[in-house]
Amino acid sequence: MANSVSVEVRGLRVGRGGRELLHGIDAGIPEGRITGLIGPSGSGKSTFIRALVGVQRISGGSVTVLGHPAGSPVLRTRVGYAGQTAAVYPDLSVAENLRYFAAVRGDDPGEVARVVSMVGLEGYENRVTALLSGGQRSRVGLAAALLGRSRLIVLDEPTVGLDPVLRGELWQLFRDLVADGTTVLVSSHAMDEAARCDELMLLRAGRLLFHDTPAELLRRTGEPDAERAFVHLVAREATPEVAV
Ligand SMILES: Nc1ncnc2c1ncn2[C@@H]1O[C@H](COP(=O)(O)OP(=O)(O)OP(=O)(O)O)[C@@H](O)[C@H]1O
Repeated sequence: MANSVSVEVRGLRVGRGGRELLHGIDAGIPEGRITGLIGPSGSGKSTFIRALVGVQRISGGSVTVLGHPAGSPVLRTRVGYAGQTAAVYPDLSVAENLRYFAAVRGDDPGEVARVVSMVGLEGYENRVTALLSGGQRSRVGLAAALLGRSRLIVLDEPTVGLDPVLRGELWQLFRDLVADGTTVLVSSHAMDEAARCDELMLLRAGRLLFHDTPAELLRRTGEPDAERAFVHLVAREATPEVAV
């Protein structure tokens, strides 16, 4: 198991629209593992991820990714990112989209077939993206993030809108990536996905409530599942004198 840190976050603060959304987050995301960024809607997951991939202006602290400041040009081919809304061209086919992104990144065109197969979109290569279902479209965005075998893959709510079979296949894909040494950071508001992660970062109202393994979360709270453990931590936060 790797011990190195892939992403180092120190005192991260982000303000948007006159409000502070992240209130000073410290975290080290370990290399070669699946880290789940889990929290309710509006807790700041997307804001955190945007800061990590360098598309969010930060108001304090630092984010270092693979040894470089977040957003450094050198990271473009080392970090794969899929946001909540698939950033793909609706009027292009699946293959055209992916060939375009591969060309921009300087990847081998053979990459397209590889990533199409990884996300289970074989047979849809020539389908215009606008005519795909929402879940299929988001898998095109995921495929784009997998181009070029990035060392770090960052995915914002990739399993939303997927049926349980596809969801299971996606988590298997994350496992395969990690087995190859890739680091995966995946956000979700579904607490039942927590158990599938190697490490959990529980975010609430712009603060990190917990960062450790799923087993440690249950041990520390004495709860049987992540959902109850999360509620437990929120209640404890409200009454900080109660130790767990
Ligand atoms: N452009 C913006 N300007 C001001 N506030 C924003 C902006 N975008 C998001 N917010 C606010 O920032 C907070 C965090 O939003 P964020 O999208 O990071 O949460 P999230 O945990 O990813 O939520 P979800 O699971 O619903 O996507 C929310 O209160 C949201 O209303």
